[in-house]
Amino acid sequence: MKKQQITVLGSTGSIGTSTLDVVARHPDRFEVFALSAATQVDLLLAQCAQFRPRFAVMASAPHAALLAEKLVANSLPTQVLQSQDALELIASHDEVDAVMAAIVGAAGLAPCLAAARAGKRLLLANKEALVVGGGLFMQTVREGRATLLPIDSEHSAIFQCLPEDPATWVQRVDSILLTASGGPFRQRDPSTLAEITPAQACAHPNFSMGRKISVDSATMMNKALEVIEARWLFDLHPDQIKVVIHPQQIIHSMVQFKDASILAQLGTPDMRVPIACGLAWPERIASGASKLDFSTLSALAFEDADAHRFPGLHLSWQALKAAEGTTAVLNAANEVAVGAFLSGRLRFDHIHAVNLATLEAVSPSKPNSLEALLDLDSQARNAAEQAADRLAA
Ligand SMILES: NC(=O)C1=CN([C@@H]2O[C@H](COP(=O)(O)OP(=O)(O)OC[C@H]3O[C@@H](n4cnc5c(N)ncnc54)[C@H](OP(=O)(O)O)[C@@H]3O)[C@@H](O)[C@H]2O)C=CC1
Ligand SMILES: CC(=O)[C@@H](O)[C@H](O)COP(=O)(O)O
Ligand SMILES: [Mn+2]
Repeated sequence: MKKQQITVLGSTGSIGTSTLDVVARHPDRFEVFALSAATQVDLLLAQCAQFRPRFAVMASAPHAALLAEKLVANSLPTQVLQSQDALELIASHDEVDAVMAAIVGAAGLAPCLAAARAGKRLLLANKEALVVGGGLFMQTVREGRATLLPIDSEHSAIFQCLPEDPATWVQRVDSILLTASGGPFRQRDPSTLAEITPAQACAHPNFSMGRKISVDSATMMNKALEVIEARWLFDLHPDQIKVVIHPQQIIHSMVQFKDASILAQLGTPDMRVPIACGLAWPERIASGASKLDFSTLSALAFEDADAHRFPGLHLSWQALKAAEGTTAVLNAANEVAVGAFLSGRLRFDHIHAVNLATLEAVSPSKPNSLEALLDLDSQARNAAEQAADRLAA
């Protein structure tokens, strides 16, 4: 069997390291072609020593210079590249078969589009890219004849439950149910949300993830982004997408069919499962995750999301029904607000206020290119920074 050449964008993050864990279990199937990171030079160096990629990309020149120096000192042959073009190069290189898109935020959009244009197997964890790019992203996948496979656990679950032929979805599928943990504050008194610290917000009940997605889970903006992600991945009307809180995260999501039958995908909460599924699809390979033990499993619970506690969740449906580009504005606002909260500049309960103020301040005008989307993203970031400054004052 020819080994698959893999590029991992964001290899030093939570998804990146889990991906390399799965890859390392299958040296007969996968080889690492390129890795990328932003700040963690020593971790990327260790990954280069273990996986011997041809290229390593760093997001900034000083980090790239430091990595290059350390690679030479360790007699490692990996070539260091730096620049936005470099990410696009390793995502679209002729020798690459599959690209794991695990950069956090809108920064991952351009390399995703490059991989899609080049017809790669695109393993999408970077949900913000789809929230920002929506229609353009899916059009590029179609035109590039790329294979887009969801890595986000809920979307991987939906993908596994749907009939294989997308042409039959319209006749068969009624709706999808995205499950949500409810995050660390599902039962916290809403009047105390102003006091929450970054460490408390990042303490997700079931998954160890990057800080940005952890805060999104705590506000349920993660689920809002996932509603938008599902709309594009599965070509659904926003009203066909429902959210149900399921604190144990054993059921990763469900598809409701026209006859009222429901298919669900279950498993222990471990991202190596959807990652292994995407890497090998349609085959199945060992992921390293533990199996579910039904003899020790406690009850599975379900509840509705409280709109007072989680006011951001409903912005997803509103943004999807508003002018094209509104989801890009929402994403940019949320990235700025979460960054401001994590740096101690903004209160937790003001994240939603920044998102609302930005949606009011910025009216998108049908962005239909990467440049137009990045321009809109930058306008929205400016408006969000101003809103955060006003609230912080
Ligand atoms: N973690 C999870 O379980 C899940 C994550 N996802 C999604 O996957 C994506 C990654 O999440 P996660 O792994 O948790 O995030 P992390 O913060 O753990 O990792 C992010 C990665 O992206 C790199 N990075 C950060 N900013 C930039 C930038 N501006 N340019 C280039 N590279 C950058 C980081 O580099 P460095 O560390 O070197 O600074 C790191 O390698 C997100 O979109 C998230 O929503 C989806 C489902 C589950
Ligand atoms: C693992 C994964 O896919 C994350 O998106 C995680 O599911 C977060 O879950 P909640 O946002 O429901 O807390
Ligand atoms: Mn998810």
